[in-house]
Amino acid sequence: MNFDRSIKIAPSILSADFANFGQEIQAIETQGADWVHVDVMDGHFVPNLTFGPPAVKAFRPHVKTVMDVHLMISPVDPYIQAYADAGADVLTAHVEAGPHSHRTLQAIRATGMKAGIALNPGTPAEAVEHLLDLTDLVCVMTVNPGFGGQKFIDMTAKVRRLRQMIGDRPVHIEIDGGVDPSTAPLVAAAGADVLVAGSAVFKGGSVSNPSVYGDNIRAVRAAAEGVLN
Ligand SMILES: O=C(CO)[C@@H](O)[C@H](O)COP(=O)(O)O
Ligand SMILES: [Fe+2]
Repeated sequence: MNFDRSIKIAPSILSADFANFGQEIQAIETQGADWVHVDVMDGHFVPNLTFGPPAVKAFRPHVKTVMDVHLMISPVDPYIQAYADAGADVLTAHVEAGPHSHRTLQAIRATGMKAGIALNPGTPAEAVEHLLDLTDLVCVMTVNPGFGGQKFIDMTAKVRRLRQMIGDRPVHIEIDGGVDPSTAPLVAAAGADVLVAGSAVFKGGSVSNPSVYGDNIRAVRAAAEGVLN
């Protein structure tokens, strides 16, 4: 996985058909997804429950691009090796998930995975300033985590501030929550390069009508790229 600042669309399979993940992953990748975003929720850090390591391991052979695993769990450290063994490429923990994010990022990188740090809407950019040398990706939440299909919360100023702090480090800025063709230009212009989109990609499509996923992915990508030079 080489560093690349171009716009990448990462559909969240939280909005996929839960009875059919293999085909759903294949459909979004065939239709132009750059990464596949997997939302892990524990019913404790967030008020919802989704997947654990065995499910992530089952997704692995279907993902030909990048498996981007977003952990909305606390604690994180006891589970890092399990997600490495399950085949995650990028593992992102929340800075709010515990007092030792520095140690968590070191532990993620020690497994060979890329390390991400996520910030809730109420958390300032400065919370990750001293973690940037240990981080491959900063995930700016534009909804309060826990559910797909929520309304975008404007975090544009935070994204600009982070891009400034990151400087010339090879660190992605990912946006997660409420990304669609109307909100993607705001965050792309502010310096984000990975756009997670769940409902905006899956709406109206299915594995038997996958071209809708392609149309939806192209619409988000075109809107984001439209504001870059
Ligand atoms: O992490 C989360 C929610 O907690 C996200 O990844 C959502 O799954 C994105 O869904 P949409 O807001 O795009 O529908
Ligand atoms: Fe997510």
